[in-house]
Amino acid sequence: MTNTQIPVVVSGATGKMGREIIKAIAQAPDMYLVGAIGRKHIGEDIGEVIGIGELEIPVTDNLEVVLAQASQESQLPVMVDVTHPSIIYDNIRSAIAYGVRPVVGTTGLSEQQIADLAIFADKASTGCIIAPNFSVGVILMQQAAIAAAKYFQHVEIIELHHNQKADAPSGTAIKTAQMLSELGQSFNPALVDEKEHLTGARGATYGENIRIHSVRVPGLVARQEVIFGAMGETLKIEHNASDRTCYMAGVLLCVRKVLALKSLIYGLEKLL
Ligand SMILES: NC(=O)C1=CN([C@@H]2O[C@H](COP(=O)(O)OP(=O)(O)OC[C@H]3O[C@@H](n4cnc5c(N)ncnc54)[C@H](OP(=O)(O)O)[C@@H]3O)[C@@H](O)[C@H]2O)C=CC1
Ligand SMILES: O=C(O)C1=N[C@H](C(=O)O)C[C@H](O)C1
Repeated sequence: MTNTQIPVVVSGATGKMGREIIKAIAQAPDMYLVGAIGRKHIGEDIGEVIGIGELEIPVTDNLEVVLAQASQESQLPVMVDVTHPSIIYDNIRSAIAYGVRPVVGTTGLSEQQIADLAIFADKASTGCIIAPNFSVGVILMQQAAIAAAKYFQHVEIIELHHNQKADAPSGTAIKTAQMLSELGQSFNPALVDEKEHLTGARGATYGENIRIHSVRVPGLVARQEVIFGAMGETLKIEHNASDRTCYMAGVLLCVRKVLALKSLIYGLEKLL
């Protein structure tokens, strides 16, 4: 540890994303791990748990104690959270209250919760990044979809994930639909009087009629397809995450960028 390194707490340390993030932090010369929050392997060294050798950081389930220690240790601590929709709102509030800057990968926050957290971060003048997707490839997919939307009136989103995912639709699909919605154009005009014979067959609807379909099967990490249609043609823009290492460059970028922020940012695209 040196004075210029960023101290990072990882919440959800023993989960699929948390493990990758700890490996990435251990290899980043400008950051070091100060806390590992999890529910399993309590008291065990997180480095040993994830198979990279001792890091001298025991897993604990007490987020508040770790946040307090991190804020005493340095003026610029960061918390990376990859946990669960049921606890993420409170985790972010706790981090900000302790002056620890949250970098949030956890999905499932409502638009209202994000708006409330933005006010909270503003009042505390504390940076916070909520990134439903840390992959640069996903941001490029979203930007390509925005470009295509200018020429297509019909669009549907299909997101496919592993079947251990807690939330549906994915945070990425919601963000993509939101970006398309913000263009102010209306999509998918009804051409027939449609009837769903099985509820949900036509997916969920976001904003002005943007459809989102969620698929959950083992064997997948994450995939999203944005399908546009017009007379006589379709255009499919697809991103495929085959390994969670694809998120790590984005995570490290957010850890570095959050230090200079004084408010909440929603979406990695705002930092690229
Ligand atoms: N922004 C992005 O680019 C990405 C975001 N994600 C998001 O990150 C989050 C985590 O994903 P993933 O790593 O796959 O999930 P995992 O289930 O593998 O890991 C979640 C971690 O959070 C812990 N946890 C879950 N529920 C609770 C709870 N109620 N209280 C305390 N701890 C809890 C788990 O503990 P335990 O092991 O004991 O259950 C585990 O350590 C999800 O919201 C997912 O959508 C995922 C990939 C990329
Ligand atoms: O749970 C996951 O795995 C993922 N969650 C994020 C989401 O909900 O968009 C990001 C990525 O799709 C992987």
